[in-house]
Amino acid sequence: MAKNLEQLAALLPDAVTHGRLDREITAVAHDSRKVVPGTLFVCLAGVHVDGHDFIEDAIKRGAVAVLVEKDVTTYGDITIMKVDNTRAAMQAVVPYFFDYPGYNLRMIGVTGTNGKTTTTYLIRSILRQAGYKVGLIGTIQTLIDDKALPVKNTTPDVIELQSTLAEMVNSGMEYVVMEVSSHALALERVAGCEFDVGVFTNMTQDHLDFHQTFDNYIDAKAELFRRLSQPSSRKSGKTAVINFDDSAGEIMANNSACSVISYGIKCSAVLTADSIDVEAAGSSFSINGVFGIMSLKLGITGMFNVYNVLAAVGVALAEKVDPAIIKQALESFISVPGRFELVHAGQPFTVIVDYAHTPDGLENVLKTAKQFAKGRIIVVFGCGGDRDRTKRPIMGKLAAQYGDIVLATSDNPRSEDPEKILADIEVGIRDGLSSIACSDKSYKITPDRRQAITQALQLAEPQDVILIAGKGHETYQILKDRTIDFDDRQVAREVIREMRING
Ligand SMILES: CC(=O)N[C@H]1[C@@H](OP(=O)(O)OP(=O)(O)OC[C@H]2O[C@@H](n3ccc(=O)[nH]c3=O)[C@H](O)[C@@H]2O)O[C@H](CO)[C@@H](O)[C@@H]1O[C@H](C)C(=O)N[C@@H](C)C(=O)N[C@H](CCC(=O)O)C(=O)O
Ligand SMILES: Nc1ncnc2c1ncn2[C@@H]1O[C@H](COP(=O)(O)OP(=O)(O)OP(=O)(O)O)[C@@H](O)[C@H]1O
Ligand SMILES: N[C@H](CCC[C@H](N)C(=O)O)C(=O)O
Ligand SMILES: [Mg+2]
Repeated sequence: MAKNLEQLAALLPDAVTHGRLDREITAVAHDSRKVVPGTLFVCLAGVHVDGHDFIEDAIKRGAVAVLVEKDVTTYGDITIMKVDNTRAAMQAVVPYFFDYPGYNLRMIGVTGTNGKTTTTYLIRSILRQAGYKVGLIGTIQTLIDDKALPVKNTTPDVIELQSTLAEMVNSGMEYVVMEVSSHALALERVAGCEFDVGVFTNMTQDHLDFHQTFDNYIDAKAELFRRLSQPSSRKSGKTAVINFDDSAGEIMANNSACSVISYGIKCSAVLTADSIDVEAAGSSFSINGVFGIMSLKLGITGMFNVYNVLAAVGVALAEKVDPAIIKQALESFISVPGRFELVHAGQPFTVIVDYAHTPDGLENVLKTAKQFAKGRIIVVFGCGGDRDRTKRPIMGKLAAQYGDIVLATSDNPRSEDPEKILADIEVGIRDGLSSIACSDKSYKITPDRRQAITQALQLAEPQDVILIAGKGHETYQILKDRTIDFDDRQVAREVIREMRING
């Protein structure tokens, strides 16, 4: 991949250039640590540091041109291009640099507070069953066919996203199914992408630290549907697949100037589900649609997964996949790592590891556990540091309302003091307990997550259900000064094993 700097400059009419434009650019980077010889280095003013402070570092590593929005000194032969807004400039330049790979793929974008990862995995499995070559981008990993690549964000920044899409095109992918986070929409990480299908799962509280208000958060998600309707569209046949049981569904539909496939359980919609039976190890239900009735017996469970399946079926119908293939794919779908994942280590009680890290996610998963639990519910959970603080007491209250024993612990405290996060959660737990008369429920605050999981396992009796929520597939714990290995599933297995050895 290479472009002449002159070609890139032509995309930036406001650029004031100092130095040569007749030079070859072989890479674009906004992180000096990723600069290789021939790079155009883009300086972004970040939340923590300012990219303009890394120009020398970038030049040492081989940058030949620098895009800035502040006045900087000159550096020998290096070309300096000054624009009003480097982030906007990067969004114009990068998709062009990679030859707009999104135009050569069918792009499915999934947005919503919860269910994005699960829904993308379901869609991927249906499209693969239909014989397509499919890439996936999201919270857990990037997949190019079966090749897995690590990720930092749910939706990568514009450089990583465009280069990944280019790799997908080069590897023969026909589809990309990707999670589109509200951060990505607000920060334009998806610049240069043209989605064929947009999916809205749901809208509940999260990320208020970033968006400030719920209305801003809704509006960020609505951007995916506005993008589907852009007049400059190079693709045709766009579809919005929208959960109409969610009150924000209407807003998404109003922003979609394309065909809409609605879905829901309570509302009247194009796709609905009934005869729902939810068990620990799976679920069964029927979907009603233009094809008639599709009866399903699935290995995934919970009412929330009925919604995720409806969303995936909506996408498959938009993409004209045969209903028989949809059914086959769904019935052979095993699970998504860390989503309602059962830990089997020979114990006489149920252990579930789940990624619920929002009030709605936690409530849904607790409701599901309660639906089939024959014993008590023991819930181990925490809330992330440097994230929406207002969700902490709400999650504490929900844990106390649905759980019999609540063990509050740490979940990626990041730069925050774990005890302070737990104090915010405890306010909600107390509130929840005081609203229940004659409660024999109890709670404990244990900052060390391994210790909290151990306590839960030691307290468990046959028939109880332990829910370890918040980290799901994560294999680490982010502390103030370091990141340590930590996997809820592995810790639970290890502790159960130790308990059996020690009698
Ligand atoms: C708030 C936010 O989105 N922050 C993103 C932002 O970081 P930042 O503004 O803090 O960047 P910074 O560290 O201050 O650095 C500023 C600039 O200096 C550069 N730099 C920095 C150091 C250096 O040595 N050299 C150098 O050039 C950086 O590359 C950057 O260009 O730019 C980074 C690079 O693109 C992102 O990785 C980072 O996401 C962080 C990791 C993050 O946690 N984001 C979360 C909140 C997020 O985006 N979450 C969503 C939603 C999750 C979900 O609900 O599913 C997601 O899509 O992941
Ligand atoms: N449709 C849904 N509605 C509500 N809760 C859900 C739904 N699907 C999954 N959940 C719950 O939310 C958790 C996260 O699910 P998933 O990873 O699919 O969501 P996500 O939107 O990708 O999350 P993230 O924003 O962190 O990427 C699950 O572990 C489950 O507890
Ligand atoms: N995508 C979410 C994931 C949260 C997962 C939880 N384990 C945490 O660290 O808060 C976020 O970055 O807010
Ligand atoms: Mg996700």
